[in-house]
Amino acid sequence: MSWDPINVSAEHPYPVLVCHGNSRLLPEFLDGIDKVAIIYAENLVDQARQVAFGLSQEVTFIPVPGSESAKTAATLAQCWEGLAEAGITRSDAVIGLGGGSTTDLAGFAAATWLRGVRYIGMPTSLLAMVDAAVGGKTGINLPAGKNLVGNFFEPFAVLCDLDFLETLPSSELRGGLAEVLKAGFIADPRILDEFEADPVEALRAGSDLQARLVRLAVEVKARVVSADLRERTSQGSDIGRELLNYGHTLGHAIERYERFTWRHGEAISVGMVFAAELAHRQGMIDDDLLARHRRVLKLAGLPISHDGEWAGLREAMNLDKKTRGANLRFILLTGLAKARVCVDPDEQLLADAYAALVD
Ligand SMILES: NC(=O)c1ccc[n+]([C@@H]2O[C@H](COP(=O)([O-])OP(=O)(O)OC[C@H]3O[C@@H](n4cnc5c(N)ncnc54)[C@H](O)[C@@H]3O)[C@@H](O)[C@H]2O)c1
Ligand SMILES: O=C(O)C(=O)C[C@@H](O)[C@H](O)[C@H](O)COP(=O)(O)O
Ligand SMILES: [Zn+2]
Repeated sequence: MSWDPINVSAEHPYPVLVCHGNSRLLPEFLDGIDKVAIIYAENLVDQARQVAFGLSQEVTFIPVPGSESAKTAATLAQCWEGLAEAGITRSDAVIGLGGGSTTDLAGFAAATWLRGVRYIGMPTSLLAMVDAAVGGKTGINLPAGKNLVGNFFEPFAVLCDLDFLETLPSSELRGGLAEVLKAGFIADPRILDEFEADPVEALRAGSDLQARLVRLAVEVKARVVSADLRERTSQGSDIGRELLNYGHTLGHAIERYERFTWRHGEAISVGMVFAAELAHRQGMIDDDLLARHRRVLKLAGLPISHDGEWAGLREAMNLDKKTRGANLRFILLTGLAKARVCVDPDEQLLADAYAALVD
């Protein structure tokens, strides 16, 4: 296990620490800070107390619902009220402690409070460690769609304490694996090889293999966002941060279609199979890579099919953030760890690719 930080070198460079027990290092990132507000998932009260223990600063706890339902304007307003009551000023800090829903919300609260105060991400789910808490995308949902309101706001530091994963339910761990495996398909095939070699060990909390996969996935995310923090519009195979959106065009539409009752990772799993179908049908990837998507995601216990009303899903995709005007954009593979942007694919191709997902 390595204590070496993974550095994100975007506008304001910051370290991401990935190892067991690093939440104990929190005081090092609070030098010169007077007060701390911990916005935490309400089911993680023990973890919030543990994090606050030993801090020399005055601490205010702000509990929020511990799931996707927290990513609303109403909960964001409650966070602002909490920060006001605590008297958080520009010499203070906000900590986001929880899964990706909590870190997305807490990061946005920190970004908008006084136009931005120091923010430290303390992800507790696999998904938040490998993806949500790294890279500075923050935000909330609207009934109209996922993450429609938000901004890019870089944390001061991210502490991925692998000890937190010990209490994470296995269903949530599987959701996080979807983003880990995404990193394997788009950038680092070692992730897929090592996962396939021992999926049981990869799912076992505390295993060395799990720690290694987290590290490899964070390295992918850090590399991509360091090169393109603000998600420029990619062209062809010249791809920036949009690469990380692999599987998300349909994935986000499924989340909205299912009224946010599906885990993010589950929806992205289906979205990646859809993207692989789209690529395969255009001759961009071979049979093996298409089959590998289904095999690997199934091994992780993730869904690979969806049976919805196509017109509704198609409509939901229009509000994807990659859309430009009426042009839908998909990140598609042209091989393992090779991708390009596909703009406005044929409508029949889209419908056929979706039909291939129905069991
Ligand atoms: N900002 C980004 O770049 C980015 C990237 C990927 C995903 N996301 C967002 O992340 C969210 C999904 O995150 P998630 O999968 O972590 O779900 P989540 O935050 O909804 O958490 C799922 C459940 O696990 C619980 N939990 C978290 N850590 C735990 C622990 N250590 N022990 C016990 N329970 C724990 C949570 O309280 C919650 O009940 C989505 O909203 C997605 O859009 C954002
Ligand atoms: O960090 C990114 O960029 C990503 O696209 C990572 C995704 O896994 C993540 O779900 C992100 O929140 C999606 O961003 P959005 O801009 O499509 O809402
Ligand atoms: Zn995602």
